[in-house]
Order: sequence, then C-alpha cells, then structure tokens
Amino acid sequence: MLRQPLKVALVQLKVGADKAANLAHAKAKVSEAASHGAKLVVLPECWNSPYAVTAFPEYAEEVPTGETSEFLADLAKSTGVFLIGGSIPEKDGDKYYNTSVSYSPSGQLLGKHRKIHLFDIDVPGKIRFKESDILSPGNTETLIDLEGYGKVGLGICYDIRFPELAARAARRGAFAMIYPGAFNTTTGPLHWQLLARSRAVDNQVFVLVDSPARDMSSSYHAYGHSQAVDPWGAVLTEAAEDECIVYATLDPAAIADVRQSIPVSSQRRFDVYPDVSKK
Ligand SMILES: O=C(O)CCC(=O)C(=O)O
Repeated sequence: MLRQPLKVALVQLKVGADKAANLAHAKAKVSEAASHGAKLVVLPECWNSPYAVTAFPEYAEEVPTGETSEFLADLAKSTGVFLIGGSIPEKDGDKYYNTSVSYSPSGQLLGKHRKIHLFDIDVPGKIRFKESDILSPGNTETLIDLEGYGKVGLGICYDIRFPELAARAARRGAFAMIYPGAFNTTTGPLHWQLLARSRAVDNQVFVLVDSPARDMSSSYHAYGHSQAVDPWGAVLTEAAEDECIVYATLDPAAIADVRQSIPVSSQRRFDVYPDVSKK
C-alpha cells in the first residue's frame, strides 16, 4: 500500500522521428518535472520512435542494455526520481516487443514490462492497427517496488482493456496501476478516461495514464489527455492534447477512505465466482 504522499508527474511528450532529439527532449522534460518536486515521473508509450509498426525494427534496441535504457538509468539517477520509462521498441534476437523499463532514483533497474496484449484492432473506416505484424507479446505481469512508497503494477496501453491485470496487481498490494499509452482520436474520446476510471474504481487504486502529445503531422494521432485518477475514480489532473506536464499528489488516505467506505474487497463472493487473482 502507499506509505506516504507521492508527487507524480505525467510527461505528455512531443515525439518525432529523430531518436536523439526525442532523448534530449525527454531529458529536458524529466528534469523539469523533477525540479517541480515530482518523485515519480512517467513517460508515454513509444516515445523514442514514431508509433508505427513499420518504424519499430529501425528504432528497436536491446533492453536493458541498449542506448535508451542506459539513458533512462542515468536520467533517473541525475534527477533523483523514480522513472517509469514509458515504452520503447525492444529487439531480442529476431523478436520485437513493446517494452517499458523503470529505474529507481539511484539508477537501479526496477522492472521490465513487455506489452502483454498487442494492439490489433480494425474499426472500419476509422482505424486499423496491427502490432502483431511485427511485435511479439510479453508473457509476464510486472509489479514494481518503489522503495519507501509501495508497489505499483505496470501495463502498456491496450493492456488497460484487460481488467484481470489490474485486479491481480491490486490484490498483490499495488497502490497504483501505471499505463504508458497512446490511444487515438477514435477510441480515446470514448474509452481512455472510462478505462482509467474503471480500473481505479474496480480495484480502489490510483491509475496513471500517460500519452504522447498529439501530432497531426504524424501517421498516428495520439489522443493525449494524460491523467491521474484517484481510488474513488475522481480525475486528479488531466492534460489536453498538446505537450505538457501534469502533476498530482497521491494521498494514501484516499485508498484507506474508499476501502473503508465501500469495502468491496471483503464483500467479494468467491464462493459464487472464481477469484481471477488466484489463477
Ligand atoms: O485500445 C485502444 O483503443 C488503443 C490502444 C493503443 O493505442 C495501444 O495499445 O497502443
């Protein structure tokens, strides 16, 4: 559980085609967030590369031995924050993954999450995307221990549509689910906030979702609207579409309050239906 108040920053980063420029820009923004007192900083999905399956092989690196992972480790250390490194295309042998790495304020690797549920959708006339053309799915859940604060669960974007992941993390003591994501202008307006608030209310945890800024000149129009939701389902802070950093302070009392007021965790009827968290 969350042991003390935690100031978080969601960096809604503008991402372009130049990898070195993306890294330099991320450094400036994470440093800015740290200088505003954030102790946990989140980057978006696919922030060192354009979000396009055709771009992944060119931008992919080994994780955590590649350039971007090492850059994130150094950045966490130099700024003294817990850094949830969004996600980047990973190359491992002849396979590619959509992968998130997180580092402690001393630059220690805290966790590596490979997107479990690949984003393969086809909404006729609106959006078609098929990550599985190039990517392989991850096969493991990720819980990260933020020393002094507690544990958080990690998912990447489409992973938020699968409530089992958040339920299992919460039952194993996570105080928050963090989803670097890049929803789009078709599904974003209907589902992004709904899903974030749903995972929060289902599990009485904080939910942080972090998107790249919208860029209408790129092939993929990210929704933006990075936001933090509290365990009651209230939106604590929400970005618009453009590049920005939004901040929120996560208060441990919010979890205690909602769990005491609406004690769903002790009212579950596992005698009627199975406990998915045990599977
Ligand atoms: O689920 C959606 O509608 C969007 C998911 C997505 O953009 C992703 O997984 O990258």
